[in-house]
Amino acid sequence: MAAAEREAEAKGRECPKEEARRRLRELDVADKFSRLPLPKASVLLPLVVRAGRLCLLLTLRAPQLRRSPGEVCFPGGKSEENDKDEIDTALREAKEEVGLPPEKVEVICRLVPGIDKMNYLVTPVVGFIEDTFQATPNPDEVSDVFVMPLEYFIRPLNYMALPYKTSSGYLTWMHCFTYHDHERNKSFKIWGLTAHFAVFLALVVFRTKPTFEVDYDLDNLISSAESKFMNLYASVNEKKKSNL
Ligand SMILES: CCCC(=O)SCCNC(=O)CCNC(=O)[C@H](O)C(C)(C)COP(=O)(O)OP(=O)(O)OC[C@H]1O[C@@H](n2cnc3c(N)ncnc32)[C@H](O)[C@@H]1OP(=O)(O)O
Ligand SMILES: [Mg+2]
Repeated sequence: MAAAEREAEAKGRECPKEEARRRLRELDVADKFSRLPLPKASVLLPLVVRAGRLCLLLTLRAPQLRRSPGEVCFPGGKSEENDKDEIDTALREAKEEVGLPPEKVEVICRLVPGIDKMNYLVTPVVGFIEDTFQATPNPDEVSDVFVMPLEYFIRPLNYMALPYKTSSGYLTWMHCFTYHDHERNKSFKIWGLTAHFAVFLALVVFRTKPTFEVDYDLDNLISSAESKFMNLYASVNEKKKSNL
């Protein structure tokens, strides 16, 4: 048992990992959106406890990739024929991209999906990984791997909201965070779909109002996230119909 867990237990309260696990399971959407007729992708949101704090592992995409080169994203990718479900896709991709063995991931839940700029239905799968995990980035797809506190996605030091029009013409705001990793003296820009998933995860885990505006009802997180997603999905379908 880690020091933070022992301390929490001694004080008779839940440790951060246990509390996060419980809150995340309450918002598991399981396969609720799996049958929507869109091409599929999954990402793994890998949570790790470092010095008693919940942190997220993220990747920097290789510069030669056709899609989103040089952008920060979670390990993940498109669904393949042999993948059983979204969890399988996320675990297979995480193994291929950062060398994370699937058996070293404690999968907790699937959260409300998003839709990317190519109209893929992207499912975030949340899992705990061990602090001892050493990433081995696959240079064909990943140029860097970094870990940052999950709390940054509700209390950032450097944040901007950018207006954004989706490919289906749906108007929204996009979160944009700049995180400086002092140990490595490197800065990372986390925005778009990746930031959207990270913010939602932080809201679920901390149940705290962020220092910036979000368009969720924090007292009804799941229903507001689902209706936001269904509006986006409807706009994608409208656009498809108008293109026929
Ligand atoms: C609606 C808002 C839009 C935005 O948010 S843009 C702003 C910020 N960016 C983001 O948030 C990133 C969001 N995107 C993503 O997370 C991912 O693109 C998404 C949707 C999960 C899809 O995953 P990908 O990583 O693009 O897909 P993937 O992993 O299956 O494949 C990536 C490309 O790599 C290629 N690949 C796979 N294995 C390889 C290998 N062994 N050697 C060489 N190349 C390889 C694979 O063919 C693919 O290339 P391509 O994209 O098909 O050209
Ligand atoms: Mg990928």
